[in-house]
Amino acid sequence: MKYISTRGSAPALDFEGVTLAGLASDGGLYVPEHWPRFSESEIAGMAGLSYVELAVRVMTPFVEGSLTQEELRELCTRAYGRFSHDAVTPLVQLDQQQWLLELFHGPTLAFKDVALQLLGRLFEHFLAKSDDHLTIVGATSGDTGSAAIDAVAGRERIDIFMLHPKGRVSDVQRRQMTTVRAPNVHNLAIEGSFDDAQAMVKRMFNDADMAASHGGRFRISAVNSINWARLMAQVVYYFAAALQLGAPGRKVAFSVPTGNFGDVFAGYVAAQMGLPIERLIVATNVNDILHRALTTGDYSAGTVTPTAAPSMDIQVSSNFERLLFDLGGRDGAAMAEQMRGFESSKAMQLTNSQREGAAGLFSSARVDQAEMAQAMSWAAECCGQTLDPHTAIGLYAARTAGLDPATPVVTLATAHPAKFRDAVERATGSRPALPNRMGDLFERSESFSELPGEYEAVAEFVSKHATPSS
Ligand SMILES: Cc1ncc(COP(=O)(O)O)c(C=O)c1O
Ligand SMILES: N[C@@H](CCOP(=O)(O)O)C(=O)O
Repeated sequence: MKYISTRGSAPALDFEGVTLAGLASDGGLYVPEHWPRFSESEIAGMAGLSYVELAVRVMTPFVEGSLTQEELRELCTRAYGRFSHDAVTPLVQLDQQQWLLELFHGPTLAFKDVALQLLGRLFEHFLAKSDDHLTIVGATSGDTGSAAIDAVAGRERIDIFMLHPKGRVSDVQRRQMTTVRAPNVHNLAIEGSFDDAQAMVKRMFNDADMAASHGGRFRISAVNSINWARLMAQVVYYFAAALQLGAPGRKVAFSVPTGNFGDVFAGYVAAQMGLPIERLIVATNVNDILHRALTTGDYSAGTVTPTAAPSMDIQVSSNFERLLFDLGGRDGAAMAEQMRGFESSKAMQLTNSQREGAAGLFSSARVDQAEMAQAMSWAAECCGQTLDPHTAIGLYAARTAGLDPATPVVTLATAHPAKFRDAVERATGSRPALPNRMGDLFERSESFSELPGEYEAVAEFVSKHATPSS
């Protein structure tokens, strides 16, 4: 499989190349040059497979030429062996129509583990072949950071620099990052929002001075969902859930708490691969750029408002570019032009083909604090389920989407409620406990560096601490 950039001028790469590159050299995001498609009978044949076997089936077309099926199986077995539930991503019924897909049984209690446990092993596998060294620079609103650090801490060929917006992640999220003591882990608390941190990370990918500072021996990669491998691994659980609910003979809808548009884009990929998806509901908090874009075509970023669902406090959604590229006829030059406009003015209008294409599969909802709390209360009363704030936003959108009652609606439960225990306690009055294995999280000592929200300060820090590549 070859991958092309959404902005049309970076070289096409194979799976190994895009995994190690992270972001394309023209500033675009890599997508497969075509969507592999399964027939109905191939999808029916996936029913009943273990999570690892399903992952191998779904991901094989994407890794062809870079990994054998055996290598992929071995990596998946090790990655998903670290999950605390045998089903890896169990499905829980709430009522006749509503379901939760629990994605938080990995080591750091968020859906990010599903992809990052695999990505850490992919990096190691590919780097061992060339005996090379990688510098990972990432931005997090809390969950990517902890999952990525867990996935790469202590790995010899990798340094990780993780930027989080100072004071804007939950205390559990921060401690999951800052209490990890490994020489290759560097936590940076940055003044500003997640969007500011994400913009700095993207800038570093094409910073010639940075490469020069290491005599050209600076190999940077990404753990954010700009890295294609992240999304590829997330496609699998859409198949897992839909198969359990009757696919391919029955259509299923998904409601996805959304920020950077990575998780829901993985649902779009599943649909392109032949999975019968009735609808993908993009559920946002009050940082609603995606809801506005999908309902009015206006993709314009305002300032980020801190909310009880901090991981979704995002206004510039990286992966939306992948969707717009695909819906706009895969015209790299036009996409580059559209994104240049957005980068200079922080606003753009979707074209008619982008709007109409999106409307065929996506709908959206903006969910405020009171509505989120309402969904938490409903889940507690109806089914004894404690939801985290992000999942509650997804569930509220699912229950108000007005879908045919015969269509099952699966809300992606993206985090364990204990990661956001203050917000959950404020909304419901009860405080979820951390799993036993994390019981001492608040006794561990923290280590992080505080930096101003200035690119130069971050670049200087990374430059000083990164190990050169070979
Ligand atoms: C708990 C949680 N829910 C939802 C999201 C939004 O997912 P995405 O950024 O893939 O849209 C995030 C962050 O990415 C998250 O950490
Ligand atoms: N919510 C995310 C933000 C980064 O998103 P990513 O999926 O692109 O890594 C987080 O928790 O850090």
